[in-house]
Parts: sequence; C-alpha cells; structure tokens
Amino acid sequence: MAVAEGGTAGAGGAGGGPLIVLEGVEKVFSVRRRARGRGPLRRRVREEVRAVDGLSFEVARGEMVGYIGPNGAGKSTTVKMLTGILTPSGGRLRVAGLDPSRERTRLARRIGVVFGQRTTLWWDLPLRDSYALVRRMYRVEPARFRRNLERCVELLDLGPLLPVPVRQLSLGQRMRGDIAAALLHDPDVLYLDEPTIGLDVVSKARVRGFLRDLNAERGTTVLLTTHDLTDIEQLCRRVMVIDHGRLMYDGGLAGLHAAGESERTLVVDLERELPPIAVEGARTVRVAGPRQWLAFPASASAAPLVARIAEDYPLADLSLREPDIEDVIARMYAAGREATAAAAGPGTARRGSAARGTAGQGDAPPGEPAPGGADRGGGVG
Ligand SMILES: Nc1ncnc2c1ncn2[C@@H]1O[C@H](COP(=O)(O)OP(=O)(O)OP(=O)(O)O)[C@@H](O)[C@H]1O
Repeated sequence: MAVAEGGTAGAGGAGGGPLIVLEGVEKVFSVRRRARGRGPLRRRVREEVRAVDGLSFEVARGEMVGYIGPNGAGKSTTVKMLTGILTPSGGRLRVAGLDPSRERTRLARRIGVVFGQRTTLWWDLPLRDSYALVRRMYRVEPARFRRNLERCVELLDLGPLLPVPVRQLSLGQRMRGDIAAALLHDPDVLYLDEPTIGLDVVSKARVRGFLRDLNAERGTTVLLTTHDLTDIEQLCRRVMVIDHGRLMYDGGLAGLHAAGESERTLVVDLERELPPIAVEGARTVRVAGPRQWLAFPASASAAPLVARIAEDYPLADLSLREPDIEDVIARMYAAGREATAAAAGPGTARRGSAARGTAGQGDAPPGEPAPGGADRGGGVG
C-alpha cells in the first residue's frame, strides 16, 4: 500500500508497524428483495450486497486520514468492521494488533468513536454524569479521568455545559460533548463520522482546532469520514476515497482534485453590470446582474486570480466556493472509467481502479472477489 505524502510512520499496536491494517477485506450482506414483476405475491429472492470489496490499506500511528466517498460507498461498513461491530466476510483486519471482531472488548479500550448524527451520551443526564458513566464503563483510573476531562473541558469549552442535560444541548455543544466522551479513556485511534455536520462556522472551527491539537500533541490516530472538503483540507494530509467498497484513491488532497479535475468557484460581485470577466486561469460560467461566477482548477491558488480581477475590474465583494466531495468523486470515477475503457479497447468499460498518490500514478487492479458470508450489521453508537 502507499503511505501518503506526509504520513507518519510509527509504532503499531502490539509492536512496530502500522496501527490499522486491512488486507483484501470484504463485507457481503445478504438481503431479501421482492423479485421483479407485478402483484403482491412476487417471490422474495436473496441477493448479495458487496458493501466492502477487497479493501487494502494501512494507517500509521499518528496519521490523520480523511475517509470519503459517496452515499452507500461502504464507509460506515468499514468503520463498523474496524470497531468490531461487524465481522468481515473475507480478508484480514487488525487495529492496534487486535482482531476487532474477536477481541472487541480489549479493542474498545484502544479506540474512540464519534458519530455526528447520533450521540453516545445519556439523553436525560447532565453531561457531567454521562462522563462519570463513561469512566466506569472503561474503568479509567480517577486521576487519569480527571486529567483528561479537565483538558477536554478547557479546550472544548465545556465548563458551563457540565450540569446541563444532554437533550438541552445545541448540536454544536452536543458534538463537543461527544468528542470529549470518546477521549476520556485515551484511545489510540479515534473514528469520526461527520463531526462537523450541521455546525455553525464558529463550532466547526473549534472542533477542527481541537482535533488538530489532539493529533499534534497526543499523536492520536484519526480516521475522519466527512462530506465537508474543508474538514479534510484543514485536518488531513492524506485522503482515501472509497466507492462501491473499493479504494479509488489514496494520497494528498491536491492529487484528489487533480484526479477529479475539480474546480473551485470564485463568486465575484462587481460594482455594476459588466460583460463576462475575461481573466487568465479561469472561465466565467455564469453572469447574473453585477454578480459573476468564475470556475478555476481546485489545485490552483485563488490569490493571483483575485489580484488580476481586482486590477482590471471594479470589485465590490467576492467569496470562494469549494467543490463538493460527491462532485469530485463523480468526476474522478468517470475519468478513471474512461481511462480504463480507452486502455482496454472499445466496449470494455469496467469500474475504475485505485489511483494512488496523485492522479494517474500507478493504478492498482481492484481486489479479486472472494466468497463472502452473510450477516446483518447492527447500529453503531
Ligand atoms: N446491515 C446491512 N444489511 C444490508 N445491506 C447493508 C447493511 N449495511 C449497509 N448495507 C449496504 O452496504 C452498502 C454500503 O453501505 P454503508 O452504510 O457502508 O455506506 P456509506 O459509505 O457509509 O454511506 P453513507 O455516506 O450514506 O453513510 C450500501 O449499499 C448499503 O445499502
């Protein structure tokens, strides 16, 4: 596997080596669906859903990795296998040297999990009491618990919230509360699923700042699932893209933009209505009164472009729009498919291969499918 640029090599779980290892991991669900046709008496047929399909990667201790992909790509299924909630149908999986599904209790002491859309806190209890329960569940020594709680309270500004029942907290307050709960037992790995979803700009900045410090100061390994590219931009030097249960890309964010040929948009407000702006390095894609939208490659810097526009046009205001993750992935996926089809000849398009590092560098063939078992996953959290 390719450890991304900036990936920190380090000691793994039991000894040296990476902290998270997946080798050809698969997860196949067996679902029953009504057969095609009409009428209420249609037969129910059993179908396989290959949620994770030959996934291989490693994460070194201290890395902060973005794990992204479109809806239904297999991200949650991967995280559920990493936490031991689901058993893989095939392949090999280790976290901190442990087999998650077989050694789930031991692993629980080494990992923390935060789901943006659900809470692991007790709805009717004050935040403080939820933390006391977490301490008992994880059997955290009192001194260590006090130390960790004090740190989280200070850095996440939780002091005034400790006596408040969880149900009375705002989304941003609850998210900070959840992040603290996941860290009270000093986990080696933190899995974060959409930690900034629905948060306002200030709360997002606070959560991101906290995660950055946590990673820098304590070396906590973080696997971050998000639909917000700014989360990745500000936190992760490495990003993995998964689609249809397969690794499509593993590398830096700049390489991802290049692979998806994604574009950012500069929204320019002029002092008056003018013909479309003509400036090198961007193209005007929309004009509405004095407002114009200019698209430019996401891997390029906006600064020289802004300077050029300001020099030649009466600028009133401007803002920058990041590309949407789904859009970047869709473009990357289409580009990969076209490249593969072109290489294989006419009429032979197949699913894109994993791009590593930067676009087009060393495409790897998708994992060979292997026979899979069938079980149903429970919810996480
Ligand atoms: N318990 C289950 N039983 C049957 N199919 C499942 C189960 N859990 C997930 N799947 C299927 O596996 C595929 C991957 O789902 P998964 O939840 O891992 O995607 P995801 O990348 O987390 O998506 P999202 O961004 O929407 O959360 C989907 O097709 C989903 O319908």
